[in-house]
Amino acid sequence: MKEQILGKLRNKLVVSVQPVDHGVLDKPEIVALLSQAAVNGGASGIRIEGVDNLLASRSHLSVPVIGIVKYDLDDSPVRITPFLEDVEQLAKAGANIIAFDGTDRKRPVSREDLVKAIHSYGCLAMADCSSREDGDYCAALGCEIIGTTLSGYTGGPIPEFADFELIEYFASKGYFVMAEGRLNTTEDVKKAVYAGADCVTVGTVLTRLEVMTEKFAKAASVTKD
Ligand SMILES: CC(=O)N[C@H](C=O)[C@@H](O)[C@H](O)[C@H](O)COP(=O)(O)O
Repeated sequence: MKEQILGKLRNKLVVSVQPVDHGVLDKPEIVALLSQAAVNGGASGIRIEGVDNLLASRSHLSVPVIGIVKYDLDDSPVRITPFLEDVEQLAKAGANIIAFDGTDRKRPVSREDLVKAIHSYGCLAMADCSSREDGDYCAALGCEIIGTTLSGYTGGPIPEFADFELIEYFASKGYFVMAEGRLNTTEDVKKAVYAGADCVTVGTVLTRLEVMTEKFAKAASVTKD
């Protein structure tokens, strides 16, 4: 099962379908349609946030689905799948892979317990990492996928470019590497693959229409002199 799912993702694209929070596209039926459109365009996997979004989408998708649930907690900076209840609900809603925050930060549930729970439902565990240490730790816990998702998002200004060095490092360790985060062009995607990524996830440029439109709108209103 594990090899079958990883095989479907190897050298392929995952599209993260996470519309802007509370935007007009932030609705389960829209997430389902965007996910199908992404698959029709060649996505080999879909990353979906939220159990309702996953429930609305799953039956329309024949590709592996990565499920997450995001929170803004008062007492922890961890946002991605911090709780065991969500692991259960994501698994029951049909996620093949469950991603969680793999960083070493104050958190309600340990990384060990999350990985155990994910595996107990027969799902693959993907660790969204910010550093080499996160990846090494989560790989040792048995996570099947090590992602660069949180590099640049644990403090300080968000870098302009993706963390290709972290992709290279994870690849050098033999992990199944998901390159994710700030891969905004087809050239970025190729660079990630050349750096050793086994699979690449692209989100914002494909599925956050407001964010991308704002950039183009700004470009259009540039002054000519
Ligand atoms: C840091 C964080 O919370 N990342 C999230 C993880 O689910 C999403 O907001 C990103 O859109 C996703 O990782 C894809 O990345 P990008 O949108 O840059 O292609």
